[in-house]
Amino acid sequence: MTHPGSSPLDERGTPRAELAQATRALQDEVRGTRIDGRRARELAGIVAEVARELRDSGADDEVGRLHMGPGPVNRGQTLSPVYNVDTWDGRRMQGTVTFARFHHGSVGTAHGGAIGLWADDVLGRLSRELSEGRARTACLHVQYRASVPVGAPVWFTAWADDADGRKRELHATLEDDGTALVTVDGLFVEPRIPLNGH
Ligand SMILES: CCCCCCCCCCCC(=O)SCCNC(=O)CCNC(=O)[C@H](O)C(C)(C)COP(=O)(O)OP(=O)(O)OC[C@H]1O[C@@H](n2cnc3c(N)ncnc32)[C@H](O)[C@@H]1OP(=O)(O)O
Repeated sequence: MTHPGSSPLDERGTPRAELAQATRALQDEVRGTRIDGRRARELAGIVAEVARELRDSGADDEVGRLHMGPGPVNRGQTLSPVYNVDTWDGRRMQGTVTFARFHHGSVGTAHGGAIGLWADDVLGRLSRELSEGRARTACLHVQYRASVPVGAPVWFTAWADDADGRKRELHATLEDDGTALVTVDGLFVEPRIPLNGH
């Protein structure tokens, strides 16, 4: 059994992962802070200074893809909920995802769009583990069956049907104590005309 954690696509444990984690913590606290206006303005200046240093360190392609060769892909983005893959048997991926305060929708539950974002991300990763070809999301059907908590890990399973030419149907569930919270059915398609760098 291989573990995607050992994939060269994973930036876990790198200084860039630490930077992404610190940024996620910042996003969560900005969401919830009761800080007074004067200090908020001072902190905005400090954060702007950090952003300037990162921008001046250069080397992206102006859409945020820093590493499109071997190495981490997309992982420096801090929008997606963090998920950990615990098992991967070449067909089925299982692990946990935690929706953060940043992903809060209403009344203590995760935002439906954040759940869709996570679903696209985990199915995209599954697709990438299954095939060298760069498939893209053609269709994502998310069914919200029960509220997803914020701040607590939730169990997920993602799996694939057999490929049908360039098409592959992928599925995922989120569950808590054996109760299905969300079910997802996605269609990923390898483009007829491969996109440069994708
Ligand atoms: C550790 C780090 C990991 C890193 C992990 C990081 C993961 C990030 C993952 C993010 C993934 C994304 O968000 S990707 C970004 C969001 N998606 C996109 O931007 C895709 C935009 N759409 C497209 O580019 C295109 O429409 C494609 C590629 C989906 C399809 O175009 P095409 O290649 O021209 O396909 P085409 O010949 O028309 O159709 C091929 C077959 O697919 C079917 N088909 C095509 N589209 C659809 C559709 N929407 N719904 C149903 N069926 C469809 C057709 O009927 C046909 O079936 P038949 O007649 O053969 O039976």
